[in-house]
Amino acid sequence: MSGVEIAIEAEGLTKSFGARKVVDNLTMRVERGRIHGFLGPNGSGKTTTIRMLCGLLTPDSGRGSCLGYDIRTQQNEIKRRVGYMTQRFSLYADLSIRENLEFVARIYGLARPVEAARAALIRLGLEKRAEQLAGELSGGWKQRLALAACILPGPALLLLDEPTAGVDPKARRDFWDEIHSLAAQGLTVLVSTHYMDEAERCHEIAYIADGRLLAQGTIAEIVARSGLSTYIVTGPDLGALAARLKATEGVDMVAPFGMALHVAGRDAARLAEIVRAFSENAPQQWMRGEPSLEDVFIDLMTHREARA
Ligand SMILES: Nc1ncnc2c1ncn2[C@@H]1O[C@H](COP(=O)(O)OP(=O)(O)OP(=O)(O)O)[C@@H](O)[C@H]1O
Repeated sequence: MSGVEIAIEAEGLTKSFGARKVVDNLTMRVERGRIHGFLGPNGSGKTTTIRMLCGLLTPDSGRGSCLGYDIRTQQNEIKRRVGYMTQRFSLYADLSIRENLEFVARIYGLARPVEAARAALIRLGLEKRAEQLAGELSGGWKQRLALAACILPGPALLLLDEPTAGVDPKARRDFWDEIHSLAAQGLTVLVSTHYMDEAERCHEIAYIADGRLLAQGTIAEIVARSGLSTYIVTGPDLGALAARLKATEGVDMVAPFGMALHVAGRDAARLAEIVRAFSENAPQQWMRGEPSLEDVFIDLMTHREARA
């Protein structure tokens, strides 16, 4: 035994809808007990990939296994062991939290639905609100209830599709604490998100655009592999400076971050020359910096658009 258990392994997954290739030759691997983030622009194929991995959609080509089962031929085995939280809240607004969970437990055919619902209530800190109607909950509590429903049948893998979209920062943080505690108990989590702070909470991430995998690994690996040399500029007139920098060959990314501007390029020597020229007799201060994950994604996106 190598000690590493693989929860998801997929190779060359491809899926088209009509003439449009939505997932293109995607290869990925997720270890058990890991939180794997899925990032990419809207419509890049994240949901479609998640659906193929959990047996809801059959790929046109490629192969893969999820929890040791073949994603093409053993879809029922996979569905039984996966909790899938979709983008839409799909519980009953006019049932209480407790009633919703008991109902879900019965749908799954659990032997002791009332006890199972109570255990899920406790596990996600919902006991005090048990009798509250689901429709009256705030976004954060709704998501927590949806997560409780997902873990009710004891899945080995959670697929969470933008679980915190539109949820306030405190509730998002609490939700992520729950995800980490579930992962610590051995659950594998595949989660799609548009939030950079959430990406940074994942053990590994995959970035996809136009159905293609553009980057995969830990944050440190992705940042290191980007090969971006980065500077942080502060001072006056950053808007005008940004416009000039964007028009300069050798500058691959310019993005404002609060009161500063992040400027990055792949050719470190060329960028250093540009920085020298721009900083001479200029009112702004230039400092070497580390690229952030967002810098890397903005750069990946910009170059994807340039290639398209
Ligand atoms: N069943 C379907 N039939 C036709 N087109 C589809 C179907 N499902 C998804 N698509 C299209 O495939 C593309 C990828 O969609 P997908 O939902 O996988 O992207 P996504 O990365 O999850 O996007 P988002 O971040 O907006 O949720 C989109 O253009 C979408 O309109």
